[in-house]
Amino acid sequence: MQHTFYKYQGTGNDFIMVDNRTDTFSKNNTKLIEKLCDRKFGIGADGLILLENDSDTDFRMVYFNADGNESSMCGNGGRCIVAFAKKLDIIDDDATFKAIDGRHYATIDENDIVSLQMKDVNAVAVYENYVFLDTGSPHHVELVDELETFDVKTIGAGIRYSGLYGDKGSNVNFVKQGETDKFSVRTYERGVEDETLSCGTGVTAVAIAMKVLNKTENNTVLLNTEGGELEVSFKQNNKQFTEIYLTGPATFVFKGEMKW
Ligand SMILES: N[C@@H](CCC[C@H](N)C(=O)O)C(=O)O
Repeated sequence: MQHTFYKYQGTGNDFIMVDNRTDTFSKNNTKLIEKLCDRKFGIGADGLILLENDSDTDFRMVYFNADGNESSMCGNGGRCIVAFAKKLDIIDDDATFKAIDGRHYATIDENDIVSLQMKDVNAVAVYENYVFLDTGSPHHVELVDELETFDVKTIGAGIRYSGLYGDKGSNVNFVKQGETDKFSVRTYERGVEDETLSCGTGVTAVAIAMKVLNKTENNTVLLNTEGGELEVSFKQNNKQFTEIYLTGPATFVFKGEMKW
């Protein structure tokens, strides 16, 4: 079998994108997807995303983590699939699409800056040392003092597998405040089982958590990741967050043919 693929990255969170409107990609083949995402034996990526037909939106997004398993929402992947849909001439400067967590709306400008509406957040659990919330994917958020030298992989894996989050696990974000409305974030991603350069649902969770913790008064927050800067804006009514937008660049890297 053979299929064309496109490689995209959103602030360093990288994805193999496949136009599967023909329904010809072997999406139940976990081993194949894991191998395609492998950085030594495959193309290399944090995840693989299928663009499929949908009856009442522009397209459907199906997201797989680098371990080959279908997972919950990917914010950076959601931004990249909008740029991909534009490249394929499916959309012009805005889109509606379905993902595993529901319907999304997005806009894209002439510089491929994508603003993606994320699902509403109605529950934020605040504990003594951390916050937990679901922004389409589950996220543990913890403030740390020394973010630059922090062992994200070891400590992130420890929290992910600690039993706090059961078999499902969680993504784990470590945060340090810079200026008032600016935070640096490093994320351990479930399903990649490593630190990634950026996580879209992760920075969305961090922005909301920092607002709930009164670390910022603003409803627009800048998030500095290892792979670049993202912006998150929202409307707030106590612990209810609506009109949440994740904004940043989505970049085409290369195109190729895969065979299996
Ligand atoms: N990189 C993503 C998050 C992808 C899903 C996550 N690994 C999970 O399984 O929960 C993002 O940009 O949001």
